[in-house]
Amino acid sequence: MSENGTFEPNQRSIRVIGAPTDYGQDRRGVDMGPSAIRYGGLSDRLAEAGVATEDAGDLLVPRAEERDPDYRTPSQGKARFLRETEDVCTRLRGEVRESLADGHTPLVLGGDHSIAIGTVAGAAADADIGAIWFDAHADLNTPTTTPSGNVHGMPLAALLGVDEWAGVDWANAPSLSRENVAIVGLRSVDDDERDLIAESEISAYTMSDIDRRGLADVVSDALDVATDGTDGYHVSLDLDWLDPTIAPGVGTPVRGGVTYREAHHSMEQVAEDGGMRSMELVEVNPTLDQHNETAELAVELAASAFGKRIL
Ligand SMILES: NC(=[NH2+])NCCC[C@H](N)C(=O)O
Ligand SMILES: [Mn+2]
Ligand SMILES: [Mn+2]
Repeated sequence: MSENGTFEPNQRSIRVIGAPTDYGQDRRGVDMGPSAIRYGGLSDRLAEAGVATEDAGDLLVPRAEERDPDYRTPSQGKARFLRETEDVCTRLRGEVRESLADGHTPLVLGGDHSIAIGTVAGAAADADIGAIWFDAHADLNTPTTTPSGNVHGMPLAALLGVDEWAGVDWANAPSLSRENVAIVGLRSVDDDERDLIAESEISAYTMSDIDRRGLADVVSDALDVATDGTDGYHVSLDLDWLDPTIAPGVGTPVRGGVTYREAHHSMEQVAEDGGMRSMELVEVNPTLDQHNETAELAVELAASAFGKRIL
């Protein structure tokens, strides 16, 4: 432990990859997430956590003005911008896979949550992984069940190969198996998602579970789920997991989220466990934020997940 309260350099080296998309939802500005997160002090905070970091820059993502807003992939239901999402996720999958092969821990900056399809497909390409999905939402819709047409409500279903997501090659579906997935912090669930959770082995921890048991206990269960028989796990951190009073800069805020300290403690549990193989920070929308506080919070939480400690 060094004098300023952080660990001595740990073994990890991180490769940051920006995925500046807004295809997966309907509020503009979330494509500025990677800039806001870097501007929020990412490299400094990770250095304080004692990890070596390199930044691979952002994937090239065409602007909304260059694309056809009415495009629908006919065979894939109501999902909007699926072709564009496939293009970004296919490239992201390659970047994440290569980072891991090079010995780095990928830290992907969104962008909306649809990019998780690419991140996890890459992380699962050469390993059996679990996933912990810190989110207010289940993200278990399909192009048929989606109430919004927004692909950011579908990535977990895509990765599990639910219904028409089965066999979708750019998701490498299934990249995850249901018994190794834990969703933590649920408080906004659509009817079909509820049915899927009820009939499957997905571990879903709601805010009510957290009220009753405490978040530390829930996260320790989630870690058991994600590590059971796997080579490690992916952490997908949707900033709408947090209460909107402390994370206002998100497109789909839901009241009643986790607190500042609860969130840090969860990330400290992840760091202590040591089995995280990849991480992503998604849904930060600086145009909806207050003085970049949501991006700064994302940065702080990443630092905790990578080993920053108070003492
Ligand atoms: N990653 C997110 N913020 N997802 C929100 C999804 C909201 C809703 N369940 C939908 O499918 O449209
Ligand atoms: Mn969400
Ligand atoms: Mn989400």
